[in-house]
Amino acid sequence: MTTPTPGYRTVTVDEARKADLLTIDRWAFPSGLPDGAFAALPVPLSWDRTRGVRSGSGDLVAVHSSYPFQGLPVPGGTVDAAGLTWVGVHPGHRRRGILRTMITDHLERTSARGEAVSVLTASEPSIYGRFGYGSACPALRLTVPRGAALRDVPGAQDVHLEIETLDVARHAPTIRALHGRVGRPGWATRTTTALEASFLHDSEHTRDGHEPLRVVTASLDGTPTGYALFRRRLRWEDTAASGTVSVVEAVARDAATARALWGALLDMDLMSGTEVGLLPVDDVLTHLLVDLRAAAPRLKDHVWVRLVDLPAALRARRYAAPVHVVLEVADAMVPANAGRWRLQGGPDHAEVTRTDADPDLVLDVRELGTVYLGGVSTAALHAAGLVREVTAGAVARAAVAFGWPTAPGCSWVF
Ligand SMILES: CC(=O)SCCNC(=O)CCNC(=O)[C@H](O)C(C)(C)COP(=O)(O)OP(=O)(O)OC[C@H]1O[C@@H](n2cnc3c(N)ncnc32)[C@H](O)[C@@H]1OP(=O)(O)O
Repeated sequence: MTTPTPGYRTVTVDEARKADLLTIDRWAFPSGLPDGAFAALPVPLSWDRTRGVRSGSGDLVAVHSSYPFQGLPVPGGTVDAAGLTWVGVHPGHRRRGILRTMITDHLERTSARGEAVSVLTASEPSIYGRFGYGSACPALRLTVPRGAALRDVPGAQDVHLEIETLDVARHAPTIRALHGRVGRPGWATRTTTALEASFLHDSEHTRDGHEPLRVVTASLDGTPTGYALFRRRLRWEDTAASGTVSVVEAVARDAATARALWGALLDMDLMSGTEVGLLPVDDVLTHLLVDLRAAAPRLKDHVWVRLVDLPAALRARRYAAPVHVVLEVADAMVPANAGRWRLQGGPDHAEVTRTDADPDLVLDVRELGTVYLGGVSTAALHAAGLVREVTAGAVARAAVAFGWPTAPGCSWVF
């Protein structure tokens, strides 16, 4: 059971308490939005997964929620996950252990729902490692100069593009279908109507000088094959126009579509460049660009993973090569995860059982979260002193098995 921070109590927050929740959210994430505009934004939360903390005087002082990410793609399979979100503590109550109380509450409820994994995108990277979350899915940001050369892809000229203002009623089904079939490890989809509505909502108050949300849709012989959501911002310099295209999300079913979409996004009139964030490190754009260096690639942490039910989580994924390894895992927050586990797996099966056998590798649950999506090598964590090798060769074998041909990715911040 959650040990509450002295003087505070954990409570459920239902929709009737929406105004209190929004007040805490505004304290936690200050913005210059007018109150009315803020209140009018769609709230993407699932109320039965929304919790808070009240002070002794009864005021709501902290909130957190989670999204139901059923069927989150992981290497070779899927796992039911909770997407921790909307974490906020009123500044007058911070650093008293309220976040720790909320994370304990979140992990208990995630486990009770049978969700084996918790995932999040962090406001600050230094917060969540202490709670057993590992940085599992980095993202690449590019600033591509206008007209940057792209390599040719056969068939790209046959892809038909339409450039329009986003019309949610008309475009959402196509976006949902194409986004949902990506299947990359870590690729969370908008699993509820509220979440999708919030993601596609275009408020004039949150545009920050950009135009309304636009969409390029791609099709081949009438079948949708990709889309990109984007907005432009025009700036006039002394000698020329210097606008920016900001790509919100781009999805392509095949290489020809990707080539056609990027060809359009990187060469728009009056723009000096295109900003693209949250790309997987192996995104096709990094290979299509003739001069990647000119796009100033920057890497940052993106999706963090926390194993809540260790055996269920390790069973839910597949392994790139046959692996038989005993892991000794430390977990300060979820004692059921701690101890020795025998993992026997491969490309088409995975068994995880408790064992008393000597360990081959010793690591914290945080490091297991880091390698879970196949994007970070066990060998890299060993080199950094974060995984201890007891049996010679175990690190290399685990690194190959936990790796995956497709890098993890997630196209949005949740
Ligand atoms: C998934 C998401 O929703 S990400 C969004 C997170 N929310 C925000 O960034 C909004 C602004 N910040 C806040 O609301 C709060 O400061 C929070 C939620 C980040 C932290 O809440 P608090 O109640 O102050 O945290 P709490 O007192 O439980 O601290 C727990 C530990 O985390 C550490 N910690 C808390 N916040 C931070 C931070 N921003 N950076 C580094 N360490 C932090 C504390 O020092 C403490 O460390 P310890 O265990 O070694 O003693």
